[in-house]
Amino acid sequence: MNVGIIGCGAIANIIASRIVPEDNNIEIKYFYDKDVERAENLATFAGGVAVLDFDAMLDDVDLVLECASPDSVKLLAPKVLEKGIDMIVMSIGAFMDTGFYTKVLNIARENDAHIHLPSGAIVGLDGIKAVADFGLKEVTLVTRKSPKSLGKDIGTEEILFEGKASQAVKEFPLNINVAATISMACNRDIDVKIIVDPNVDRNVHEITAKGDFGEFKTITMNHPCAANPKTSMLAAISAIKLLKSFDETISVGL
Ligand SMILES: NC(=O)C1=CN([C@@H]2O[C@H](COP(=O)(O)OP(=O)(O)OC[C@H]3O[C@@H](n4cnc5c(N)ncnc54)[C@H](OP(=O)(O)O)[C@@H]3O)[C@@H](O)[C@H]2O)C=CC1
Ligand SMILES: O=C([O-])CC(=O)C(=O)O
Repeated sequence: MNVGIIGCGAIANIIASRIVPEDNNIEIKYFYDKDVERAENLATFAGGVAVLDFDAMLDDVDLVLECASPDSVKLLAPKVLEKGIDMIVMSIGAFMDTGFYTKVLNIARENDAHIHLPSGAIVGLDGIKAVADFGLKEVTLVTRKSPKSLGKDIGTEEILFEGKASQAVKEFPLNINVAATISMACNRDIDVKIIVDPNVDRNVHEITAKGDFGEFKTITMNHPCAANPKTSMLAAISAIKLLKSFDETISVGL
């Protein structure tokens, strides 16, 4: 499977350094970034090709892995899907724009392409998906990150945002894609709180779900990526596992 990557930052670097083509059928061959030097550096490291012409890359890939930004999804996903090429998308917040969501869904259906959304920096999506249509009454996400991760210069704990996921991804497009992932898993605009906390050095995501099934709570206390403290290691790792899972004969979990 030939893979092209959009965005050559923290997630792409982890993925490119952990996917060994000899171990599986995945070859991460193409590297695209609006910063060409970043693409060239990662391509050189990974023994791949830095992409100058995005459209030309699409003639030689089986899958495109986006790890750049919600804007890149809006700009480039339609081009990829129109060619019938599958995608893995990390910047899931892009799909909270309902007009864009409907547009890409139609393009993907018309061209027999598939969009895979990794669980990313959170745990518990399996449960949320399972109960989504079975009396799920309430889902909330409380995200707590350090001032460094949220790009704030604050000495005391402060609530930065309280509201719906659709608004959270507009105000924090590079920090709260997980809210979109949860919303998509249960087909509702979930309630989100974002807290900047100088006493944490992890990216913490606490999900609570209540309904006819009972109740569950998951807390993920992520190590941030060294290259980008907004982003958790687990996000990159989940994409690696998703890529490798395409080969599995027996799949575990949802
Ligand atoms: N689903 C999830 O659970 C998670 C999702 N994410 C999301 O994944 C994405 C990647 O994260 P991460 O690797 O940490 O980000 P980085 O900022 O480390 O790297 C992203 C790279 O993509 C580039 N880029 C941005 N927009 C475009 C574009 N339109 N075309 C080409 N290149 C572009 C950036 O350039 P420049 O720096 O110049 O903008 C940068 O070089 C982000 O959107 C992030 O919010 C992150 C963590 C968890
Ligand atoms: O990596 C994380 O902890 C979450 C994140 O940045 C996002 O969802 O965009």
